[in-house]
This record gives sequence, structure tokens and C-alpha cells, in this order.
Amino acid sequence: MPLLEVENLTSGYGRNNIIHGISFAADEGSITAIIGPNGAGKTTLVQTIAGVVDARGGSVKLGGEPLDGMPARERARRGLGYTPQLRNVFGALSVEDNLEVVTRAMRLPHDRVDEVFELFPILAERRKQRSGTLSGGQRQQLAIASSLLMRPRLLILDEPTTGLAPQIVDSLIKQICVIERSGTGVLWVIEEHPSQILPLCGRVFLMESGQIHHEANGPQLLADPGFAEMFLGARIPQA
Ligand SMILES: Nc1ncnc2c1ncn2[C@@H]1O[C@H](COP(=O)(O)OP(=O)(O)OP(=O)(O)O)[C@@H](O)[C@H]1O
Repeated sequence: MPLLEVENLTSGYGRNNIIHGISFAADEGSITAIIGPNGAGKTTLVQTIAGVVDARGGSVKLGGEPLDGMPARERARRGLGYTPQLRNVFGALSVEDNLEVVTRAMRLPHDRVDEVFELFPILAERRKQRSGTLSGGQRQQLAIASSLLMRPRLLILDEPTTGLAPQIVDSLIKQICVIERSGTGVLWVIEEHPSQILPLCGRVFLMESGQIHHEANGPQLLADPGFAEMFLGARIPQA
């Protein structure tokens, strides 16, 4: 059984539906990617899975358990971790306090903070630093660390590498691979760096105009000469 099963999911804002009857699945211990042009509805799709945007039809199951109608917080308790695009951390709080806000709110054991510090040593070094003064990459690590405190079965990452310096991108990708190898499923919305990320992806779903048009595995997709023009409007440089 796949870890995540999305069936015929529809959602939108106001009078407009943005995603139209999307179905796909993602497995544990592997990386599944969603890729597509700006405005395709990728963020809306993952926010609907996470319970941040209400579904208007269809279903989402995690480990066979339906999550439909549950608020985001309840989904998080059941193992669905979501790190939004905007690296939202509490800028006025220290690194450590950001993490403690989550452990207190979700009544988690305090040693979970040490667990995520092991994965992100730079955050441990900077535990007393105000988060607003971290670099973009460090803020992204803190946002991911906050999601990991719940020990999610599935971690959704919305464009985690966008806007980061190449060296930081490399180390973040390595850290995400460590998370995947620990058995966590990763659902990754890709915006930048496809030539680095796609080879790591078991399944890739190509989204356009609120629908999934194609499924492939990452290496297959990179080898497809039409892919870059079709979905990114540019040629993908080889890694
Ligand atoms: N809160 C909102 N209210 C109204 N419309 C929205 C809202 N968020 C997104 N949209 C619209 O939904 C459509 C899909 O946006 P979405 O952010 O899901 O796409 P995306 O594929 O993630 O794009 P990008 O790669 O640019 O982030 C766009 O037309 C966008 O303007």
C-alpha cells in the first residue's frame, strides 16, 4: 500500500477551482516530486493535502487512513509534515525557542529538539541566535527541523531549495536524502535545481493547469529531450 494516496482531489479559492480531480500516490522511504510551470497549482495541491486549503472533492489517505475534513494540525499529528514555501519561522525567537514552541504546542518530548539538532548541526551551533538573522538556507533548515519534530511519516517540502546558494543547495539535498533513507516519505515540489533533484526521485508527477499530465521516474524525465521545453520553458543543464 502506498504511504500517501490522493484520489480525485479538487480544491480552489473563491469561485475558482485550481486543481481538478488529481490522483497520485507516494511511497515511504522514497522521494516523490511534483513539477510544473508557475501557476500550475503545485502549492495549492500540497496545501490541500496538508489541510491548509480545504478540499472541495476527493480524498487523501495516509497509511490507508482517510484524512478528509481534518484540520492541518490533526493531519500533522497523524504523520503528515508540511514545510511551506516561505520558510516561515518566528524571526524574533531564537532557533531553540522556535523548536520549543512546536514541542510545547504538540506536547512532544523535549529530546526531539536534540534529535533534529543532530541532523542539522548548524542549528545546534546557533541555537541561541535569533532566527530572523539566520541565512536563507539556515532558515530553511529550521523550517524543516520544525516539521521533523513530529517524526512525520510523510514530509511535504514546497520548493525548499529556491533562492539558495549552490553550496547550500547541495548540503540541503544531502540532508533531505538522509531523511528519506530513515524511512520517511518525501513529497517534494520542485521549482529550481531539477537536474540535481530529479535523479533522486522515484516518481515524478508533471502538473499543468491544475492536473497531472504525466508520470515518470526522475532519471527517465531528465533523459527526455522534450521535458525541459514542455514544463520548465528552458533547457536543463546537466548536473
Ligand atoms: N490564496 C489564494 N487566493 C486566490 N488565488 C490563489 C491563492 N493562492 C494561489 N492562487 C492562484 O492559484 C493558482 C495556482 O497557484 P499555485 O501557487 O498553487 O501554483 P504553483 O504551481 O505553486 O505556482 P508557483 O510555481 O508560481 O509557486 C494561481 O493562479 C494563483 O494565482
